[in-house]
Amino acid sequence: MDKYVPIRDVYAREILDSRGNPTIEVEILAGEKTVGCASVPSGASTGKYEAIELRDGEARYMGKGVEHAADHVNAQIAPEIVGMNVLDQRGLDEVLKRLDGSRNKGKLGANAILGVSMAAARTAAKISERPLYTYLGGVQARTLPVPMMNIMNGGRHADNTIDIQEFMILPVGAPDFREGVRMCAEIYQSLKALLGQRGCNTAVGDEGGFAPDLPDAKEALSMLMDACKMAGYQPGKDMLFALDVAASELYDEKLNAYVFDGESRMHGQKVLRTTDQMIAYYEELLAEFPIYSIEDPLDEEDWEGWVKMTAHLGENVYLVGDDLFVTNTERLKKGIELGAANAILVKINQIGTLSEAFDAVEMAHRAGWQAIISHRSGETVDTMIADIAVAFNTGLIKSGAPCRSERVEKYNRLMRIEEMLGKTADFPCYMDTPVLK
Ligand SMILES: C=C(OP(=O)(O)O)C(=O)O
Ligand SMILES: [Mg+2]
Repeated sequence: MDKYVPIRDVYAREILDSRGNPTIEVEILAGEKTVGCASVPSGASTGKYEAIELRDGEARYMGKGVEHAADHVNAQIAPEIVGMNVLDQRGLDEVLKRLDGSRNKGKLGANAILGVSMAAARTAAKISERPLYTYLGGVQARTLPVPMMNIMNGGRHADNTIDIQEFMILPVGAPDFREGVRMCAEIYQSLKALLGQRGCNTAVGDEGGFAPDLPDAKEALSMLMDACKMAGYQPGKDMLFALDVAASELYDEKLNAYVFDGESRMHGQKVLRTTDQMIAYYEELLAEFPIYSIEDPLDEEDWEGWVKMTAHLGENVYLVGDDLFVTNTERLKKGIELGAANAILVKINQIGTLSEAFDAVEMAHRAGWQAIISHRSGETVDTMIADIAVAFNTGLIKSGAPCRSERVEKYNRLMRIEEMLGKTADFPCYMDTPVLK
């Protein structure tokens, strides 16, 4: 470390997230007068093994837990880190972990800890007079991610009949990020027109995707195919699809099966699928639609099912562990050893510090896996995940639909980064992806 710039003040306050729930924002003053500010997102379909944010359960009403998180920053974290070098991100993150001392960061709160970790990075980047993505990633930070835009919402993110949580589009045929965003936005508008023509609701879910009452996932995917074509793009060539099933939300332990409530309502009979039936169902979907990845296809406890599914389908599709791995390198290591997936979703608030999230990306890349940087369904306008995706060359980002400012801000930030990088910017080509073969 070439420079020592002491942290002089740390302050957290309560603000609102995109669902109207309280969250926290942290400001850090370092050196003479440099202030960095960051805010923390929050999930709805949270994994059982995520780091604990202080607003879960009873603490969720009226920000009670969030006030505690802010108090923890102001009363317990601030005195310990004032005087530390803001340019030593890893050292700071280590101290934050030690101060909490619990396995799941439930003592001080993962939201309190992450807010400080993020704000420190932002202050440090300003002091270094470098954009955040270069401060975090160095000179090799130059890959823009392919956006995985979630344009149809279901599950816990909407009140409609679609049981699968997310239907995403990936502009793999785009020459650069900006063009990719344009293609996705056009398809989003086409989908809206199509839904209108077919008499479906065009209200949106938490992540800005449309939330119509459709009979099942096949119907939703057919709609995406039609919307692509209507916008002038060829599914399977210009565009690929991705699903986030968020299957832990569907799994019923007593029945040892996945319950598709929406599909049951639409078809007038109870639709249940066992693990084997789920795998067979995905195989059918893969045969019919150009699907690049399936996130959380099975329950977060079903390691055996994941191993079976990866052995069976892992050559043809990325199987992404979100609730399964919760950005935790211990769980990821187990998954890599077992062969229980071939990609990880990385959400910084699932683990609580930037350093630990970076470790998860690195571990995945070393195993030859994909890592996808992701927002949460409850977001703020903070754009740090855009810089993180570039810093770690993940080549993929999930940030919702091209509508709702808290989602769009991340895409807009990436367009600005692409401009800053100029000719050195790289945009991955996934045309050789297994589903296209
Ligand atoms: C973004 C997601 O939703 P949430 O933030 O509700 O976990 C997800 O499950 O990938
Ligand atoms: Mg998910």
